Amino acid sequence: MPVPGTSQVPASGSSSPDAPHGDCVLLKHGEVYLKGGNRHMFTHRLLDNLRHALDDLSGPTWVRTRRNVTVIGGDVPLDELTARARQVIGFNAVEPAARVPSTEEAITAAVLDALGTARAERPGITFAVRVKRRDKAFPMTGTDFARVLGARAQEALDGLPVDLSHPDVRVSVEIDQDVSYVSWRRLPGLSGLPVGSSGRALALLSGGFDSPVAAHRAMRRGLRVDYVHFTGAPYTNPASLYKAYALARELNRYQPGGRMYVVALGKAQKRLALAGADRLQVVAQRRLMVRTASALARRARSEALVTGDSLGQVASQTVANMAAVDEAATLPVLRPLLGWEKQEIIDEARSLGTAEISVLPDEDCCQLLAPPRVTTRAPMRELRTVERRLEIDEIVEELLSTVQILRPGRDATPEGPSEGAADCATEPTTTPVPSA
Ligand SMILES: Nc1ncnc2c1ncn2[C@@H]1O[C@H](COP(=O)(O)OP(=O)(O)OP(=O)(O)O)[C@@H](O)[C@H]1O
Repeated sequence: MPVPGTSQVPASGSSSPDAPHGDCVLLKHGEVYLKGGNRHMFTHRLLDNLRHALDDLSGPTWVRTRRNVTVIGGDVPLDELTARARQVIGFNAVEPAARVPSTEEAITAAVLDALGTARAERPGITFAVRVKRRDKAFPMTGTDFARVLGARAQEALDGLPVDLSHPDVRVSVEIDQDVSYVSWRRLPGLSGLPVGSSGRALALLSGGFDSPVAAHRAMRRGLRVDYVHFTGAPYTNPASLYKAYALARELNRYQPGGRMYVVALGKAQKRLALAGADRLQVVAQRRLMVRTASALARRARSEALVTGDSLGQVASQTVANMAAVDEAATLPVLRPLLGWEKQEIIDEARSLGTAEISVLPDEDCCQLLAPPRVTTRAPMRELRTVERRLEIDEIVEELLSTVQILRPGRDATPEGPSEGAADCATEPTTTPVPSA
């Protein structure tokens, strides 16, 4: 019998959910299961996202759900199936498992097989067996059967030591009517709410560490995220755009493909500087960004903006400056990282796979024309005066008329940023921005 989690070959006999045995992956529903009367809506969204995530794997797959557990399988290597399921937001745990008939003999054989493999991988392990009996017709209680299985494993595996409190390996047996599941590896899933269950948002995506993490956190609270990136074009090179594109592509591994809007802000930045923005330049630019982003978001039926601000991280991220930025937005500005420390953000960026991209050098538009000292308390009256001099609404209209839309694809395997950059340089799928 193939061993869960170690197979590099297609899962044998698992091409149908009705086959009596084979490999599969158990997905434990997270927060969705705590929902009340509208739980079915969340579950529906979760399963839709799961199917979308599985649809470009190398072979056919199947999905079956019972209560708070979804089981997936197919003619796909188990590792591939497991890795893909772990990118779907909304499952607490992901467990590669062996699917066997619900008989004492078949379950015992699977447990011995699992423990044999675990011991071969890590000699000297302790173990425990936990049995959940969903089919009450099974002739033993869960506790009794766990004892029997433990004793048989000790007998067959030279007295392998049991540790019920802190075992190195916990074999989990779930007994259903016809089929039972035996697993011994419980991998953390991306808990949270299914993408799309909270609506849509537009994330302001720079090439830095923070905004990709913020966008991902927004996804984990159920928002489906599109992205907008502002470049300093025509005064900066396209490095920041390449990075933002590669970041968006990485982030789209966690949701059905979000679009990326690209806005060339350079000329408008220069006009702000010429209008005397001076120490207000950075906040004035940020206000222009959220004005433009709000208009774009409304056209795309998004209900909020998302930024990577963290309180006090830099001068432009004080409460006063955030308030000045919010005043220019016509949609709520969500800041999922407000209370995060930089190191926490970087650690999360590493685990998401965005850190290697963010660390690359670029010419971010915010550095263009940045004054030597940025005010920590931009006065609203002065900001408004500068904006009036410029007819700011006309500038927003001009920016909107030149927006490009890119569609960063979801990839089965993460690719390096340079490949993202190469793709972006020849990106053929630009579309005119939809009108209001
Ligand atoms: N060029 C840009 N395009 C889109 N959004 C941007 C851009 N520059 C900044 N932002 C938005 O403003 C937020 C604050 O940017 P700022 O440069 O002050 O901070 P940061 O700590 O460098 O953020 P990040 O690491 O996300 O670049 C970013 O997290 C992002 O949401």
